[in-house]
Amino acid sequence: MSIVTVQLGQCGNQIGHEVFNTLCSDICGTHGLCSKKENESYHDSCKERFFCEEESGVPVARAVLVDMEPKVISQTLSMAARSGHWKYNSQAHFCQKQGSGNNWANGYSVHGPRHKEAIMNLVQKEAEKCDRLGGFFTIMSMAGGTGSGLGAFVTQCLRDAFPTSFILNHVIWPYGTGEVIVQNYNSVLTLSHLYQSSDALLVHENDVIHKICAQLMNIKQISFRDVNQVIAHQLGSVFQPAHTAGGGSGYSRNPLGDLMEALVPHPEFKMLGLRNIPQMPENSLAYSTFSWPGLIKHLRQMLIANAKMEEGIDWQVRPPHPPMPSTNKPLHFNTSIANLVILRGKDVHAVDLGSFQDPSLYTSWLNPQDAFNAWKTPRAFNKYEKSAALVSNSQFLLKPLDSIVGKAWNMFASKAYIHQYTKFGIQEEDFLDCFTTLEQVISSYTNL
Ligand SMILES: Nc1nc2c(ncn2[C@@H]2O[C@H](COP(=O)(O)OP(=O)(O)OP(=O)(O)O)[C@@H](O)[C@H]2O)c(=O)[nH]1
Repeated sequence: MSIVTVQLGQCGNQIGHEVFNTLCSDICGTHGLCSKKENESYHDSCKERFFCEEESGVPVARAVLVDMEPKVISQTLSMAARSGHWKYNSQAHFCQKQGSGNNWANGYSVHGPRHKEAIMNLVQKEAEKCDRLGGFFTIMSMAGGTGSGLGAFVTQCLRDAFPTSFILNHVIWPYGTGEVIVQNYNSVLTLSHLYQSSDALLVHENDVIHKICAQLMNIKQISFRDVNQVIAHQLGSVFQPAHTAGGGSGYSRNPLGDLMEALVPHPEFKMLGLRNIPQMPENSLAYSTFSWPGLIKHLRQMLIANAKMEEGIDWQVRPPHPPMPSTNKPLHFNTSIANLVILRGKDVHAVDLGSFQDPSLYTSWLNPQDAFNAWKTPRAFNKYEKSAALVSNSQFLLKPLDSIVGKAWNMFASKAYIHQYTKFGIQEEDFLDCFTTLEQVISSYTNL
Protein backbone atom coordinates (compact mmCIF):
# COMPACT_ATOMS: atom_id res chain seq x y z
CA MET A 1 0.00 0.00 0.00
CA SER A 2 1.13 3.53 -0.63
CA ILE A 3 1.27 6.57 1.61
CA VAL A 4 0.61 10.09 0.36
CA THR A 5 2.71 12.63 2.23
CA VAL A 6 1.40 16.17 2.62
CA GLN A 7 4.13 18.70 3.47
CA LEU A 8 2.80 21.94 4.96
CA GLY A 9 4.54 25.25 5.66
CA GLN A 10 8.26 25.94 5.83
CA CYS A 11 8.97 23.30 8.43
CA GLY A 12 6.84 20.59 6.81
CA ASN A 13 8.41 21.10 3.42
CA GLN A 14 11.97 21.18 4.71
CA ILE A 15 11.51 18.04 6.79
CA GLY A 16 9.58 16.24 4.04
CA HIS A 17 12.43 16.80 1.63
CA GLU A 18 14.90 15.36 4.11
CA VAL A 19 12.67 12.32 4.71
CA PHE A 20 12.45 11.41 1.01
CA ASN A 21 16.19 12.00 0.68
CA THR A 22 16.89 9.62 3.54
CA LEU A 23 14.53 6.93 2.23
CA CYS A 24 16.06 7.16 -1.21
CA SER A 25 19.68 7.17 -0.13
CA ASP A 26 18.96 4.19 2.14
CA ILE A 27 17.54 2.09 -0.70
CA CYS A 28 20.20 3.22 -3.17
CA GLY A 29 23.02 2.44 -0.71
CA THR A 30 25.16 -0.62 -1.07
CA HIS A 31 25.32 -1.29 2.65
CA GLY A 32 22.20 -3.41 3.07
CA LEU A 33 24.22 -6.31 4.52
CA CYS A 34 21.54 -8.84 3.64
CA SER A 35 20.77 -11.27 0.84
CA LYS A 36 20.13 -9.93 -2.65
CA LYS A 37 16.58 -11.22 -2.52
CA GLU A 38 15.87 -9.50 0.81
CA ASN A 39 17.39 -6.28 -0.47
CA GLU A 40 15.27 -6.34 -3.62
CA SER A 41 12.10 -6.95 -1.73
CA TYR A 42 12.96 -4.11 0.72
CA HIS A 43 13.65 -1.82 -2.22
CA ASP A 44 10.38 -2.69 -3.96
CA SER A 45 8.38 -2.28 -0.79
CA CYS A 46 9.88 1.15 -0.05
CA LYS A 47 9.18 2.23 -3.64
CA GLU A 48 5.58 1.09 -3.43
CA ARG A 49 5.08 3.02 -0.21
CA PHE A 50 6.67 6.33 -1.00
CA PHE A 51 7.46 6.72 -4.71
CA CYS A 52 5.87 6.26 -8.07
CA GLU A 53 7.81 5.50 -11.20
CA GLU A 54 8.15 7.88 -14.10
CA GLU A 55 9.11 7.02 -17.66
CA SER A 56 12.57 8.46 -17.04
CA GLY A 57 13.05 5.88 -14.28
CA VAL A 58 13.61 8.54 -11.59
CA PRO A 59 11.39 7.82 -8.57
CA VAL A 60 8.81 10.52 -7.91
CA ALA A 61 7.79 11.15 -4.31
CA ARG A 62 4.11 10.51 -3.55
CA ALA A 63 3.79 13.94 -2.01
CA VAL A 64 1.86 17.17 -2.12
CA LEU A 65 3.70 20.34 -1.14
CA VAL A 66 1.71 23.21 0.35
CA ASP A 67 2.88 26.59 1.58
CA MET A 68 1.55 30.11 1.51
CA GLU A 69 4.83 31.54 0.24
CA PRO A 70 6.81 30.28 -2.73
CA LYS A 71 10.43 30.32 -1.51
CA VAL A 72 10.72 27.09 0.44
CA ILE A 73 8.69 25.10 -2.07
CA SER A 74 10.82 26.19 -5.00
CA GLN A 75 14.01 25.43 -3.07
CA THR A 76 12.65 22.04 -2.06
CA LEU A 77 11.61 21.11 -5.60
CA SER A 78 14.92 22.09 -7.10
CA MET A 79 17.06 20.42 -4.42
CA ALA A 80 15.20 17.16 -4.99
CA ALA A 81 15.53 17.43 -8.77
CA ARG A 82 19.27 18.18 -8.47
CA SER A 83 19.84 15.04 -6.39
CA GLY A 84 19.31 12.97 -9.54
CA HIS A 85 18.06 10.08 -7.36
CA TRP A 86 14.47 11.16 -6.89
CA LYS A 87 12.22 14.15 -7.46
CA TYR A 88 8.85 15.66 -6.69
CA ASN A 89 6.03 15.76 -9.21
CA SER A 90 6.36 19.29 -10.53
CA GLN A 91 2.55 19.66 -10.62
CA ALA A 92 1.92 18.53 -7.06
CA HIS A 93 2.48 21.74 -5.19
CA PHE A 94 0.44 24.70 -4.12
CA CYS A 95 1.73 28.05 -2.97
CA GLN A 96 0.71 31.66 -2.67
CA LYS A 97 2.62 34.88 -2.32
CA GLN A 98 2.37 35.59 1.40
CA GLY A 99 2.67 33.38 4.51
CA SER A 100 0.29 33.24 7.46
CA GLY A 101 2.40 35.51 9.69
CA ASN A 102 2.63 32.93 12.47
CA ASN A 103 -1.10 33.28 12.97
CA TRP A 104 -2.95 29.98 13.31
CA ALA A 105 -6.31 31.62 12.67
CA ASN A 106 -5.09 33.07 9.39
CA GLY A 107 -4.00 29.62 8.20
CA TYR A 108 -7.09 27.84 9.48
CA SER A 109 -9.92 30.27 8.83
CA VAL A 110 -8.67 32.26 5.84
CA HIS A 111 -6.14 30.32 3.75
CA GLY A 112 -7.78 26.96 4.47
CA PRO A 113 -11.30 27.61 3.14
CA ARG A 114 -9.99 29.86 0.35
CA HIS A 115 -7.63 27.23 -1.08
CA LYS A 116 -9.39 24.05 -0.03
CA GLU A 117 -10.45 23.04 -3.51
CA ALA A 118 -7.05 23.52 -5.13
CA ILE A 119 -5.20 21.68 -2.34
CA MET A 120 -7.65 18.80 -2.13
CA ASN A 121 -7.56 18.38 -5.92
CA LEU A 122 -3.82 17.86 -5.72
CA VAL A 123 -4.24 15.37 -2.90
CA GLN A 124 -6.96 13.53 -4.81
CA LYS A 125 -4.72 13.22 -7.88
CA GLU A 126 -1.88 11.84 -5.79
CA ALA A 127 -4.25 9.39 -4.07
CA GLU A 128 -5.54 8.17 -7.44
CA LYS A 129 -2.02 7.30 -8.53
CA CYS A 130 -1.78 4.72 -5.74
CA ASP A 131 -2.84 1.18 -6.65
CA ARG A 132 -3.83 0.84 -3.02
CA LEU A 133 -3.94 3.87 -0.76
CA GLY A 134 -2.73 3.14 2.77
CA GLY A 135 -3.34 6.62 4.13
CA PHE A 136 -1.84 10.04 4.63
CA PHE A 137 1.24 11.28 6.40
CA THR A 138 1.22 15.02 7.03
CA ILE A 139 4.29 16.96 8.16
CA MET A 140 3.97 20.37 9.83
CA SER A 141 5.12 22.51 12.71
CA MET A 142 2.60 23.58 15.32
CA ALA A 143 4.01 27.00 16.11
CA GLY A 144 3.79 28.88 12.79
CA GLY A 145 0.63 29.84 10.96
CA THR A 146 0.58 27.85 7.75
CA GLY A 147 1.74 24.39 8.81
CA SER A 148 -0.26 24.60 12.02
CA GLY A 149 -3.47 26.40 10.98
CA LEU A 150 -3.74 25.33 7.37
CA GLY A 151 -2.38 21.92 8.38
CA ALA A 152 -5.18 21.45 10.92
CA PHE A 153 -7.72 22.54 8.30
CA VAL A 154 -6.33 20.22 5.63
CA THR A 155 -6.29 17.31 8.09
CA GLN A 156 -10.00 17.87 8.70
CA CYS A 157 -10.61 17.92 4.94
CA LEU A 158 -8.65 14.67 4.54
CA ARG A 159 -10.78 13.07 7.24
CA ASP A 160 -13.96 14.17 5.46
CA ALA A 161 -12.81 13.18 1.98
CA PHE A 162 -11.16 9.87 2.96
CA PRO A 163 -13.12 8.69 5.98
CA THR A 164 -11.65 5.18 5.93
CA SER A 165 -8.00 6.10 5.30
CA PHE A 166 -5.45 6.36 8.06
CA ILE A 167 -4.06 9.80 8.88
CA LEU A 168 -0.81 10.17 10.77
CA ASN A 169 0.26 13.73 11.57
CA HIS A 170 3.92 14.40 12.16
CA VAL A 171 4.17 17.48 14.34
CA ILE A 172 7.16 19.62 15.26
CA TRP A 173 7.06 20.91 18.81
CA PRO A 174 8.62 24.41 18.98
CA TYR A 175 11.75 25.31 20.91
CA GLY A 176 10.85 26.23 24.49
CA THR A 177 12.32 29.69 24.19
CA GLY A 178 13.31 32.24 21.60
CA GLU A 179 10.56 31.76 19.08
CA VAL A 180 7.35 33.65 18.36
CA ILE A 181 5.37 34.96 21.30
CA VAL A 182 2.10 33.32 20.23
CA GLN A 183 3.60 29.87 19.67
CA ASN A 184 1.78 28.46 22.68
CA TYR A 185 -1.59 29.61 21.33
CA ASN A 186 -0.81 28.15 17.92
CA SER A 187 0.30 24.89 19.51
CA VAL A 188 -2.81 24.53 21.65
CA LEU A 189 -5.06 25.24 18.68
CA THR A 190 -3.16 22.80 16.45
CA LEU A 191 -3.02 19.91 18.89
CA SER A 192 -6.63 20.14 19.95
CA HIS A 193 -7.87 20.27 16.35
CA LEU A 194 -5.63 17.42 15.21
CA TYR A 195 -6.82 15.37 18.13
CA GLN A 196 -10.32 15.41 16.62
CA SER A 197 -9.44 14.34 13.07
CA SER A 198 -6.15 12.47 13.13
CA ASP A 199 -5.55 8.80 13.96
CA ALA A 200 -2.27 9.57 15.68
CA LEU A 201 0.18 12.42 16.23
CA LEU A 202 3.86 11.60 16.00
CA VAL A 203 5.76 14.33 17.80
CA HIS A 204 9.34 15.55 17.53
CA GLU A 205 10.50 18.26 19.92
CA ASN A 206 12.97 20.70 18.39
CA ASP A 207 14.81 21.10 21.72
CA VAL A 208 15.36 17.35 21.97
CA ILE A 209 16.63 16.93 18.42
CA HIS A 210 18.85 19.97 18.85
CA LYS A 211 20.43 18.28 21.86
CA ILE A 212 20.94 15.08 19.88
CA CYS A 213 22.73 17.09 17.17
CA ALA A 214 24.98 18.71 19.77
CA GLN A 215 25.71 15.75 22.03
CA LEU A 216 25.48 12.67 19.84
CA MET A 217 26.26 14.04 16.39
CA ASN A 218 28.92 16.49 17.64
CA ILE A 219 27.65 19.29 15.43
CA LYS A 220 28.87 22.73 16.52
CA GLN A 221 26.73 25.20 14.55
CA ILE A 222 23.40 23.45 14.36
CA SER A 223 21.14 24.32 11.43
CA PHE A 224 17.58 23.23 10.65
CA ARG A 225 19.13 20.97 8.01
CA ASP A 226 21.06 19.07 10.73
CA VAL A 227 17.97 18.83 12.92
CA ASN A 228 15.88 17.66 9.97
CA GLN A 229 18.38 14.98 9.03
CA VAL A 230 18.15 13.45 12.50
CA ILE A 231 14.34 13.60 12.34
CA ALA A 232 14.36 12.05 8.86
CA HIS A 233 16.65 9.27 10.04
CA GLN A 234 14.29 8.50 12.92
CA LEU A 235 11.24 8.55 10.67
CA GLY A 236 12.97 6.37 8.09
CA SER A 237 13.81 3.87 10.80
CA VAL A 238 10.08 3.47 11.40
CA PHE A 239 8.68 3.72 7.89
CA GLN A 240 11.16 1.73 5.89
CA PRO A 241 9.85 -1.80 5.31
CA ALA A 242 9.95 -4.31 8.15
CA HIS A 243 8.37 -7.69 8.83
CA THR A 244 5.54 -7.66 11.33
CA ALA A 245 5.29 -10.53 13.81
CA GLY A 246 2.56 -12.55 12.12
CA GLY A 247 3.06 -11.16 8.63
CA GLY A 248 4.79 -14.14 6.95
CA SER A 249 7.92 -13.69 4.90
CA GLY A 250 6.86 -10.58 2.96
CA TYR A 251 7.15 -7.00 4.11
CA SER A 252 4.16 -5.36 5.74
CA ARG A 253 1.78 -4.09 3.07
CA ASN A 254 -0.10 -1.74 5.34
CA PRO A 255 2.46 0.36 7.23
CA LEU A 256 0.10 2.99 8.64
CA GLY A 257 -2.61 0.50 9.52
CA ASP A 258 -0.12 -1.80 11.23
CA LEU A 259 1.34 1.14 13.14
CA MET A 260 -2.08 2.27 14.39
CA GLU A 261 -3.08 -1.26 15.28
CA ALA A 262 0.08 -1.69 17.33
CA LEU A 263 0.05 1.68 19.05
CA VAL A 264 -3.39 3.27 19.25
CA PRO A 265 -5.75 0.90 21.01
CA HIS A 266 -8.00 3.73 22.25
CA PRO A 267 -8.90 7.04 20.53
CA GLU A 268 -8.29 9.04 23.70
CA PHE A 269 -4.58 8.21 23.49
CA LYS A 270 -2.94 9.18 20.24
CA MET A 271 0.35 10.89 21.11
CA LEU A 272 3.32 8.96 19.76
CA GLY A 273 7.00 9.56 20.51
CA LEU A 274 10.04 8.14 18.80
CA ARG A 275 13.47 7.17 20.06
CA ASN A 276 16.28 5.41 18.28
CA ILE A 277 19.60 3.87 19.06
CA PRO A 278 22.45 4.12 18.13
CA GLN A 279 22.78 7.63 16.75
CA MET A 280 26.22 8.96 15.85
CA PRO A 281 28.20 10.80 13.18
CA GLU A 282 28.69 8.78 10.02
CA ASN A 283 32.47 8.78 10.30
CA SER A 284 32.31 7.18 13.77
CA LEU A 285 30.19 4.27 12.58
CA ALA A 286 33.11 2.34 11.11
CA TYR A 287 34.86 2.30 14.51
CA SER A 288 31.86 1.26 16.58
CA THR A 289 30.42 -2.13 17.37
CA PHE A 290 27.16 -2.78 19.12
CA SER A 291 25.58 -5.79 20.76
CA TRP A 292 21.84 -6.31 20.65
CA PRO A 293 21.48 -6.93 24.41
CA GLY A 294 23.27 -3.61 25.07
CA LEU A 295 21.11 -1.69 22.60
CA ILE A 296 17.89 -3.19 23.96
CA LYS A 297 18.84 -2.52 27.57
CA HIS A 298 19.50 1.15 26.77
CA LEU A 299 16.35 1.52 24.71
CA ARG A 300 14.21 0.09 27.48
CA GLN A 301 15.73 2.39 30.07
CA MET A 302 15.24 5.36 27.71
CA LEU A 303 11.58 4.38 27.64
CA ILE A 304 10.93 3.96 31.34
CA ALA A 305 13.05 6.95 32.43
CA ASN A 306 11.69 9.04 29.56
CA ALA A 307 15.13 9.84 28.15
CA LYS A 308 14.98 11.00 24.57
CA MET A 309 18.54 9.94 23.79
CA GLU A 310 21.06 7.41 24.97
CA GLU A 311 23.20 9.94 26.80
CA GLY A 312 22.20 11.07 30.28
CA ILE A 313 19.72 8.25 30.98
CA ASP A 314 18.60 8.01 34.61
CA TRP A 315 19.37 4.38 35.50
CA GLN A 316 17.77 4.72 38.95
CA VAL A 317 14.26 4.65 37.50
CA ARG A 318 12.79 1.16 37.88
CA PRO A 319 9.39 -0.26 36.99
CA PRO A 320 7.05 -0.74 39.95
CA HIS A 321 6.76 -4.33 41.18
CA PRO A 322 4.07 -5.48 41.33
CA PRO A 323 2.37 -3.25 38.74
CA MET A 324 0.37 -0.56 40.51
CA PRO A 325 -2.07 2.25 39.77
CA SER A 326 -0.72 5.62 38.67
CA THR A 327 -1.16 7.32 42.03
CA ASN A 328 1.42 4.99 43.63
CA LYS A 329 3.87 4.83 40.75
CA PRO A 330 7.48 5.76 41.45
CA LEU A 331 8.39 9.31 40.51
CA HIS A 332 9.61 9.87 36.95
CA PHE A 333 8.43 6.46 35.77
CA ASN A 334 7.04 6.71 32.25
CA THR A 335 4.00 4.43 31.92
CA SER A 336 3.07 3.19 28.46
CA ILE A 337 -0.14 2.38 26.66
CA ALA A 338 1.69 0.56 23.89
CA ASN A 339 5.16 0.18 22.43
CA LEU A 340 6.52 -0.86 19.08
CA VAL A 341 10.18 -1.80 18.68
CA ILE A 342 11.63 -1.96 15.17
CA LEU A 343 14.94 -3.76 14.73
CA ARG A 344 17.06 -3.56 11.62
CA GLY A 345 20.27 -5.28 10.65
CA LYS A 346 22.44 -8.17 11.59
CA ASP A 347 21.09 -11.12 13.62
CA VAL A 348 17.75 -9.45 14.37
CA HIS A 349 15.98 -12.76 14.62
CA ALA A 350 17.89 -13.82 17.70
CA VAL A 351 17.17 -10.67 19.73
CA ASP A 352 15.40 -11.14 23.05
CA LEU A 353 12.74 -8.46 23.58
CA GLY A 354 11.19 -10.01 26.69
CA SER A 355 12.07 -6.97 28.81
CA PHE A 356 9.57 -4.90 26.84
CA GLN A 357 6.80 -7.36 27.69
CA ASP A 358 7.02 -6.74 31.42
CA PRO A 359 3.42 -5.90 32.52
CA SER A 360 4.68 -3.24 34.92
CA LEU A 361 5.66 -1.06 31.96
CA TYR A 362 2.05 -0.73 30.90
CA THR A 363 -1.23 0.65 32.09
CA SER A 364 -3.21 -2.04 33.86
CA TRP A 365 -6.26 -1.92 31.58
CA LEU A 366 -4.45 -3.39 28.59
CA ASN A 367 -3.14 -6.88 28.16
CA PRO A 368 0.69 -6.55 27.96
CA GLN A 369 0.67 -9.13 25.17
CA ASP A 370 -1.35 -6.69 23.06
CA ALA A 371 0.57 -3.64 24.25
CA PHE A 372 3.90 -4.67 22.80
CA ASN A 373 4.82 -5.36 19.19
CA ALA A 374 8.09 -5.89 17.36
CA TRP A 375 8.93 -5.52 13.69
CA LYS A 376 12.20 -6.77 12.27
CA THR A 377 14.27 -6.92 9.14
CA PRO A 378 17.77 -8.23 8.48
CA ARG A 379 18.24 -5.34 6.05
CA ALA A 380 20.54 -2.75 7.70
CA PHE A 381 19.23 0.81 7.70
CA ASN A 382 21.07 3.94 6.59
CA LYS A 383 24.60 2.63 7.14
CA TYR A 384 23.96 1.31 10.67
CA GLU A 385 24.84 -2.38 10.90
CA LYS A 386 22.34 -2.71 13.76
CA SER A 387 19.72 -0.20 14.78
CA ALA A 388 16.61 -0.09 16.93
CA ALA A 389 13.73 2.36 16.97
CA LEU A 390 11.01 2.60 19.57
CA VAL A 391 7.66 4.21 18.89
CA SER A 392 5.77 4.60 22.12
CA ASN A 393 2.35 5.73 23.17
CA SER A 394 3.19 6.77 26.70
CA GLN A 395 3.31 9.62 29.19
CA PHE A 396 6.44 10.97 27.47
CA LEU A 397 4.81 14.24 26.40
CA LEU A 398 2.94 15.07 29.60
CA LYS A 399 5.43 17.64 30.88
CA PRO A 400 5.86 19.63 27.65
CA LEU A 401 2.11 19.46 27.01
CA ASP A 402 1.29 20.67 30.48
CA SER A 403 3.80 23.48 30.09
CA ILE A 404 2.48 24.68 26.73
CA VAL A 405 -1.13 24.56 27.87
CA GLY A 406 -0.19 26.40 31.11
CA LYS A 407 1.66 29.17 29.28
CA ALA A 408 -1.11 29.59 26.73
CA TRP A 409 -3.69 29.69 29.51
CA ASN A 410 -1.80 32.45 31.36
CA MET A 411 -1.69 34.54 28.21
CA PHE A 412 -5.34 33.83 27.53
CA ALA A 413 -6.33 34.82 31.06
CA SER A 414 -4.88 38.28 30.43
CA LYS A 415 -6.41 38.31 26.95
CA ALA A 416 -3.03 38.91 25.38
CA TYR A 417 -2.99 38.83 21.56
CA ILE A 418 -6.50 37.38 21.39
CA HIS A 419 -7.61 40.10 18.99
CA GLN A 420 -5.18 38.72 16.39
CA TYR A 421 -7.25 35.55 16.37
CA THR A 422 -10.74 36.99 16.75
CA LYS A 423 -10.17 39.17 13.72
CA PHE A 424 -9.88 35.97 11.67
CA GLY A 425 -12.93 34.37 13.24
CA ILE A 426 -11.44 32.32 16.09
CA GLN A 427 -13.42 33.34 19.17
CA GLU A 428 -12.68 33.09 22.88
CA GLU A 429 -15.09 30.13 23.15
CA ASP A 430 -13.04 28.30 20.53
CA PHE A 431 -9.96 28.77 22.68
CA LEU A 432 -11.86 27.48 25.71
CA ASP A 433 -12.92 24.36 23.80
CA CYS A 434 -9.30 23.73 22.83
CA PHE A 435 -8.10 24.10 26.42
CA THR A 436 -10.79 21.65 27.54
CA THR A 437 -9.77 19.09 24.92
CA LEU A 438 -6.13 19.23 25.94
CA GLU A 439 -6.87 19.23 29.69
CA GLN A 440 -8.74 15.99 29.05
CA VAL A 441 -5.76 14.53 27.20
CA ILE A 442 -3.44 15.53 30.04
CA SER A 443 -5.75 14.02 32.60
CA SER A 444 -6.08 10.74 30.66
CA TYR A 445 -2.34 10.29 30.30
CA THR A 446 -1.71 11.34 33.91
CA ASN A 447 -4.03 8.63 35.17
CA LEU A 448 -2.46 5.72 33.34
N1 LIG B 1 12.73 20.97 12.92
C1 LIG B 1 12.43 22.04 12.17
N2 LIG B 1 11.67 23.02 12.67
C2 LIG B 1 11.39 24.07 11.87
C3 LIG B 1 11.88 24.18 10.55
N3 LIG B 1 11.44 25.36 10.01
C4 LIG B 1 10.69 25.94 10.98
N4 LIG B 1 10.66 25.16 12.10
C5 LIG B 1 9.92 25.40 13.34
O1 LIG B 1 8.59 25.66 12.91
C6 LIG B 1 7.99 26.70 13.67
C7 LIG B 1 7.59 27.80 12.73
O2 LIG B 1 6.81 27.27 11.71
P1 LIG B 1 7.08 27.41 10.16
O3 LIG B 1 6.92 26.07 9.52
O4 LIG B 1 8.35 28.16 9.92
O5 LIG B 1 5.88 28.37 9.73
P2 LIG B 1 4.81 28.16 8.60
O6 LIG B 1 4.00 26.96 8.91
O7 LIG B 1 5.45 28.21 7.26
O8 LIG B 1 3.84 29.41 8.84
P3 LIG B 1 3.97 30.96 8.44
O9 LIG B 1 5.44 31.29 8.45
O10 LIG B 1 3.18 31.65 9.49
O11 LIG B 1 3.34 31.07 7.08
C8 LIG B 1 9.03 27.07 14.70
O12 LIG B 1 8.73 26.34 15.87
C9 LIG B 1 10.34 26.61 14.10
O13 LIG B 1 11.28 26.26 15.09
C10 LIG B 1 12.68 23.11 10.05
O14 LIG B 1 13.13 23.09 8.91
N5 LIG B 1 12.90 22.08 10.90
